Parts: sequence; structure tokens; C-alpha cells
Amino acid sequence: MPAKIPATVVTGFLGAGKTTLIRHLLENAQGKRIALVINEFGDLGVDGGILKGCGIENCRDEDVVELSNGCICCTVADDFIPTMEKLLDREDRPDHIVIETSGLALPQPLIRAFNWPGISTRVTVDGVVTVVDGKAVAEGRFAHDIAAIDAQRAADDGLDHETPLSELFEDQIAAADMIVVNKTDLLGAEEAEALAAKLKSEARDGVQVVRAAMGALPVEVLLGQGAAAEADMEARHEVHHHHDHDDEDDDHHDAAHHHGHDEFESFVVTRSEVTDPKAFAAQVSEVIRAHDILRLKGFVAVAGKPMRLTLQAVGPRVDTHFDRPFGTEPRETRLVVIGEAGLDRAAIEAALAA
Ligand SMILES: Nc1nc2c(ncn2[C@@H]2O[C@H](COP(=O)(O)OP(=O)(O)OP(=O)(O)O)[C@@H](O)[C@H]2O)c(=O)[nH]1
Repeated sequence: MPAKIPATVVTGFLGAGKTTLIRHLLENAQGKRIALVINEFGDLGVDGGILKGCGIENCRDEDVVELSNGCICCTVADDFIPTMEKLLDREDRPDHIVIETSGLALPQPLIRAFNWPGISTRVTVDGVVTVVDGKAVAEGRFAHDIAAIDAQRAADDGLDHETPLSELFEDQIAAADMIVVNKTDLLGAEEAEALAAKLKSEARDGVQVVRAAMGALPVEVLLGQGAAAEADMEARHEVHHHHDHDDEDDDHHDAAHHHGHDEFESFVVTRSEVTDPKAFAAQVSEVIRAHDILRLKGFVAVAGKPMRLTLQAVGPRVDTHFDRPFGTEPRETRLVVIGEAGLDRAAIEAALAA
């Protein structure tokens, strides 16, 4: 039997820099054939759109597989397992598989899925890489004091004082073999070091914490960790969620299984061409502030420009750049908006269309 193919799971909250890290990895893959499996929240393949047709040598379109919309941890049986089987059945099998989870996915059910009979003999989790938005965490956008939460839980099992944001963060940290404190370019050196030390003290023993800007890490650091994470799930405890975890080992997370994602929503806004990209970026930033939007991203059609403008906002920071011609896609502005449930969709649509 051929050796198991190593798979790296890249997780981390919305906008932490997962796609950027993966792009850097592909650009520096040194001939390794890497297949990508991408799971996004929101029905617009922005990450796939960024990675497909990226022009990177060794990164072929057919090596980028997008899972259907939804959260990977709820669609394991219907979507993830068949996708993996198809990848593993290919004549020319990839050397390594990288899976980008949606920023709202709980990584544990996904890792557990590697124990499924159809794939457990053919692939193993080489490592779980959790990308952290260093700037957002330093600004206190997530509560992440695991010790305090554990103490609270020990004190009262029925209590759940956490916000969904902090729960996701805890789960993603608990699952990690490596934590990447990203966006250090936005932090002072001391601030970055303090944050890395704090996360290290909260993580499981032996978890590496590395700092990065734009996800730029050597391939040898990211790949080849040999963690076999699927065999060691007990160590990667999950924070208690709003739902009952009747059976922690049940891989069949059915559709009725609710967890923190109900607390989030996403929709797509389309609009006509934009005349002034700078002014539009400022407008987007305003809308994000006014409505507490967590993440906004997509492609913008700019009058007179054949290239599409990629727009990425994490919190109120908006980045734009022209990435490639529209090609066969319709020339329109399409933005996916993600936030905690209760967004004022009509007002946001109107403000973005203005
Ligand atoms: N300043 C700075 N910006 C970064 C860094 N890494 C990523 N970004 C930017 O942050 C935005 C989000 O990056 P992505 O790589 O798309 O993040 P993601 O985690 O894949 O996002 P989702 O898939 O939506 O969860 C983009 O505008 C990136 O250019 C970094 O180290 N420093």
C-alpha cells in the first residue's frame, strides 16, 4: 500500500490570513504537487477565485477543489469525504493536500473525519495550522483566556457565558499543532512577542507558535509536521457549545446539528460599476463600522478598467488591488458580507449600492 498522503488543515478566524498563507506556500512549494480543498462561508468563491488562475507554477486549476457552500464541520459526510476520495483516487495523486476551512468552522469534526474507513488508510493529518489575526487579537476582538473559561466551566457546567466568537477561537487554538500569529507587520515587535508568548502558554504542550507577516513562512516549517492529528483527538478538546455534544465521537454531524454558526450570517451584494475605487473603499469602511460587519470581500468592477479589483476587508481595514481581467465572469461588483446574526441587510445593501 502506498504511503499515506499528508494533509495540512489550515484554520483560523475570518480574515486571519489563511488564503494569503496558502498562496505564499504555493508560490514556494519547490515542485511539490499540492492539492487544495477550500471551504468558504458565504456563497461566493472568493478564496477559490484568488487561488485559481493565480499564475503560480505547479498550481493547476484542477488542483483547487471548492467544497459546496456551508460549513465543513457540518457537511463532512456529504461533501468532504467524497471530495477527499475523489482526490485520492486520481491517477496522479498529489504529494500533499492543504485544506482551508472556513473561518467559522470548528476544526475538530473535520480532523476526526480522517478516521473514516474510506480515507484513514490513505491520508493522515500532517498538522493543523491555526492562523491568528495578531492585530485583531491584540485589539481584544476575541476573548481568549482559556484558563479563565476552564475555571468557569469547572465552577458551573451548565453555564455558557461565552460569545460565539470566543468559542470558535478557543476551538481553533485547541486543535492546533502550530499557531501562526499573523499580521505582525501591524504590531510592534514587543506586542507580537507578548501575544505569541501568551498563546503559547494557553496552547497544548508542544504546540509551536510562530510569527508571520502575510503568512510568509518557509514551506518546511508548515509542511511535514507528522502530527497524525486524527489519532490524538482527546488532546484537542472542544469548548462546550450552545448545542449538546451528545456523542463527542459521532462523526455523523447531521444537518440538524446546531452550533455557533447559527449566530453568523452572510449574504452577497451586487452593484453596478464603481467609478472611484478609493472613494468606494472608504464607503465600504464606513458601512463596516456602521453595521459591525466582521468580514467583507469580493470583486469590484471599476469603470474603464478591464481588470477586476479584489476588495478585502477585515474589520474596518479595507485592502484593494487589481488582480486579473474579468475573463468570462460577468463584469459586476459582487461582495460577500459576513457578520453576527441580525445584520440589517436592506440598509447594508443600500449603503453599498449608493
Ligand atoms: N497587513 C497585513 N494584512 C494581511 C496579512 N495577512 C493577510 N492580510 C490581509 O488580510 C485580508 C484577509 O486575508 P485572507 O488571507 O483572505 O484571510 P482568510 O483567513 O483567508 O479570510 P477568510 O477566508 O475570509 O476567512 C487580505 O486583505 C490580506 O491581504 C498580514 O500579515 N498583514
